[in-house]
Amino acid sequence: MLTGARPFRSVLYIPGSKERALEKAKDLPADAIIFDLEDAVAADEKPAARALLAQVLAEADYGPRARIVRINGLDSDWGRDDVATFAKAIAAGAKVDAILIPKVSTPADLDAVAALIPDVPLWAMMETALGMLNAASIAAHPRLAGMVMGTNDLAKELGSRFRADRLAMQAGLGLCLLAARAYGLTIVDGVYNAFKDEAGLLAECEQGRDMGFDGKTLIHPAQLEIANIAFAPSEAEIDLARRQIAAFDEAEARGLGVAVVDGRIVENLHIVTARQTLAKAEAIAALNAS
Ligand SMILES: CC(C)(COP(=O)(O)OP(=O)(O)OC[C@H]1O[C@@H](n2cnc3c(N)ncnc32)[C@H](O)[C@@H]1OP(=O)(O)O)[C@@H](O)C(=O)NCCC(=O)NCCSC(=O)C[C@H](O)C(=O)O
Ligand SMILES: [Mg+2]
Repeated sequence: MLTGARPFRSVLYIPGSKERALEKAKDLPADAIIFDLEDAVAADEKPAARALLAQVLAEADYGPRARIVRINGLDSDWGRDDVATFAKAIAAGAKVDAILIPKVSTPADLDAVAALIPDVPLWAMMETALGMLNAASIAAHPRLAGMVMGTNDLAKELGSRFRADRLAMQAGLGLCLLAARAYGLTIVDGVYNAFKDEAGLLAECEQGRDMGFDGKTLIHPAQLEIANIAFAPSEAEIDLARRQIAAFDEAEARGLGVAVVDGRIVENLHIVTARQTLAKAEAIAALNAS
């Protein structure tokens, strides 16, 4: 099961057809892996990739990394076989933490997969214009545990152009983030396509972190470290959280409801955030130690 405390700073896509990359990922510092059967796999390779992935997830040890399988849509030639294969594999003991459904536009898209594959949490690719408009009702689905932004498909639907500030993406990113937070879901930002551009990736990670995303989806191992750092609490944030908690405890002991730290007020609600920061730092430390 995927729990709320689990870090999702770095979520690496691996094409289900690439045996070498599937092997390499066992040692990569990714918080989660999306084993992809959809857009990263060519049509004529899909049946072989599905069989390979089912076998790999039945046998391989990916340690603490969350294992998420992205299936093809049920409206494609491959989606139903993907679902049937993984329903069987999971029942037989394959370790799959979630099934990721592409191009979710309505809650009915989730119902259709939920009816075919019991027990495993579902995640939704949020990447259609209709999906953005229905984000709240999608997030409310009882089987949904996470959302992944599909900014490439969204840009395609919108007809928008890439800009470093992601102006065209802001409405969709914001709607999905609101929906995910309203229903207590994990939500991970979209990919940065220029995988050799470290400065561009860092800027996009920081924007996503500032907005409130839990992490970023990635396409290449070289992107992992940047996302892991950007989405982890910094030393300064951890230090501030500790000082806020200490100052507020002291204020409360004196019968006050407000403390001041670094010239800013600290109230009960800031302590909730401070405790979340420390909990996230501890979860990351535990992950690194495992
Ligand atoms: C982008 C790539 C095609 C680049 O591949 P390549 O040229 O082979 O890279 P390198 O030679 O630099 O690779 C170095 C080593 O790293 C391994 N590798 C590469 N990529 C991965 C990976 N994703 N996971 C694990 N390991 C990886 C190589 O095997 C090399 O290993 P070694 O032999 O030991 O040196 C390629 O990175 C790639 O295919 N990336 C994934 C692309 C993908 O998954 N795309 C689909 C998801 S994005 C999407 O669909 C988003 C969404 O839906 C939307 O709409 O936005
Ligand atoms: Mg997509």
